[in-house]
Amino acid sequence: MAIEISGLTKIFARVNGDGREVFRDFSLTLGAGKVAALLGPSGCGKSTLLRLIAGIEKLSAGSVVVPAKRIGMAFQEPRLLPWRSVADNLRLAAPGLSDAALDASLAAFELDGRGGDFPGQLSLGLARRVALARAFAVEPDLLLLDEPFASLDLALHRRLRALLAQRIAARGMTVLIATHDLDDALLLADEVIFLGGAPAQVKQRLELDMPREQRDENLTKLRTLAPFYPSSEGEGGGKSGSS
Ligand SMILES: Nc1ncnc2c1ncn2[C@@H]1O[C@H](COP(=O)(O)OP(=O)(O)OP(=O)(O)O)[C@@H](O)[C@H]1O
Repeated sequence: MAIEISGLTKIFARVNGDGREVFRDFSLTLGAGKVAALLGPSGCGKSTLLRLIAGIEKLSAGSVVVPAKRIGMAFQEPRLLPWRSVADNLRLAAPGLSDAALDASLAAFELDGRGGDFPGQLSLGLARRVALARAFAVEPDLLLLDEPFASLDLALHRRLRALLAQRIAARGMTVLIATHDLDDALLLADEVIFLGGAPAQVKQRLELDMPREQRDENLTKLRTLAPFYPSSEGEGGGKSGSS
């Protein structure tokens, strides 16, 4: 198993003394080498779950077992160090990176020639690509992506999603992507995990066995597998739920 969560409880303390219980006795396992998408309404706990798996958020109770030696993570905001160049942002995450590997990491996300730029000089789309290149540069066994395409225009969203699909296919690793976007999940994942409720629970797990390269042309059909979850590009569009 790449991720084994059992009996997880997570409570955020509030100033007025009571707590926000995001997870209660929550369990989930994910097999090694799988690409899973975590889908659910805003505020249901997707980012919190990724942070708990990455070990940057403390559990209130239960256990999260992650055998991965190297974890790559891209946050909702690109979170680059503003006073470091693009190349140095990658080198800080992956200190052993050779110049050739650095160039290849940048090229994989169409960032050729951008190594000397500083984050302040980048558009959001470029900054997201750098954050993704950085997450891949560590050669992770486990890649955690939190809304990797949030706030991008549709054309860029699609291009970046296609780039990500290529990179995932090129490297065998376990990937967990948190998203609100059904199409991202249907195009990228081997399995879609629908979360909902408060505290959050797994509402449904949907296995996708269609080869990834055939999914674009079959997207309308794939959307029918999750009729209860509106697609952002299909009819009924937009995010579901609220926080
Ligand atoms: N550091 C924190 N302190 C207090 N409450 C928090 C903290 N982080 C998250 N929460 C709360 O936990 C709940 C889950 O938040 P989380 O960001 O995990 O949801 P999400 O599903 O990722 O939402 P979105 O899709 O909007 O990013 C929300 O009610 C949020 O307000």
